[in-house]
Amino acid sequence: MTPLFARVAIIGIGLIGSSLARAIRTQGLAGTIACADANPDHAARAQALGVVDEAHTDPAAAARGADLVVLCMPIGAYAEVTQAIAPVLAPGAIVSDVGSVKQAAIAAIRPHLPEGVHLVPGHPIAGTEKSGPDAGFADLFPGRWFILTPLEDSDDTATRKVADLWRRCGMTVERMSPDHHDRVLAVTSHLPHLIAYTIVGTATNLEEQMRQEVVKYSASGFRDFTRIAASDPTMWRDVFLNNREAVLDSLQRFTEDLTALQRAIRWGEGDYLYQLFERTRDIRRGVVEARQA
Ligand SMILES: NC(=O)C1=CN([C@@H]2O[C@H](COP(=O)(O)OP(=O)(O)OC[C@H]3O[C@@H](n4cnc5c(N)ncnc54)[C@H](O)[C@@H]3O)[C@@H](O)[C@H]2O)C=CC1
Ligand SMILES: O=C(O)C(=O)Cc1ccc(O)cc1
Repeated sequence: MTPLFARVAIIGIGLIGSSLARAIRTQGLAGTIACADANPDHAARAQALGVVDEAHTDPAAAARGADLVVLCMPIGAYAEVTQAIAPVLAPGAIVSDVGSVKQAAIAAIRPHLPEGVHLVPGHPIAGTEKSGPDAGFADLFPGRWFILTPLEDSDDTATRKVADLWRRCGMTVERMSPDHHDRVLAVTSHLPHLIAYTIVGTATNLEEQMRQEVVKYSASGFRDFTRIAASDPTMWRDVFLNNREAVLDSLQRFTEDLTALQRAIRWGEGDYLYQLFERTRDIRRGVVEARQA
């Protein structure tokens, strides 16, 4: 099959960037795969692993001559990187991204793009708590959702090509408005990460203060939270700072529900607890069935 793109530039060759590079290579989707990473060790490692044809520390060196540039860094670096690559982007080139927040991503990229360069933002709903080029793998994407959040004036052909890329990486592509994306992901991804960061912090503080062996004897519930709470601090700092309104809104609702639970425990309202837990168990069954379908 002919490659979809002549030259793809991946900026940020960590977990998602290197997984994308591997999938593009495995599926033969690009003539050349170039990457750039601000961390010279990551750029060198990507080259040594053979997941890219070229590795640079200067994003403009990777983006020069690319027909697709995919930003795969933490969102806080988007504006600076877009400014750096703007002078080398040719008319007709596509700039896309994989960021976990869409409205702020668009606001950081769009003002710096030259006329004639197409912006097609997106988000693969697939990942792990690990980071860096060694953590990536081509099989991260098959069977998972990819959310495309094209702008009202996004070019149709460019949007179709980005959708095709992710489909050929094995993902199911859905479209959403950036605003809707950010509200949905605040509840399904950002709030759970916030809760995990909190609970692991609370438990370890308790351990220090009360000399209890919380971590040593942790049951599986706590262990599951520690996996999520091991997620990359820079990436998640940027997610919370860039999806502030939606995260604060879902956090407000969560706090209200937690207060209701607190009251039910205090007043011995077993029926309330039972009914809630029964409902959430059904939700879990639905989630597992949806993944297996
Ligand atoms: N981790 C996950 O499970 C998922 C992450 N995402 C999104 O993907 C993006 C990347 O996340 P990961 O791959 O997990 O992180 P990562 O930490 O594994 O990789 C990020 C890479 O970007 C590089 N980088 C940082 N600043 C840079 C700059 N100014 N210029 C060039 N390179 C720079 C880092 O050195 C690192 O190699 C984030 O925007 C995140 O929101 C999306 C879906 C899932
Ligand atoms: O590791 C996990 O459980 C995740 O939730 C991975 C993940 C993290 C961030 C995203 O934007 C999408 C997926």
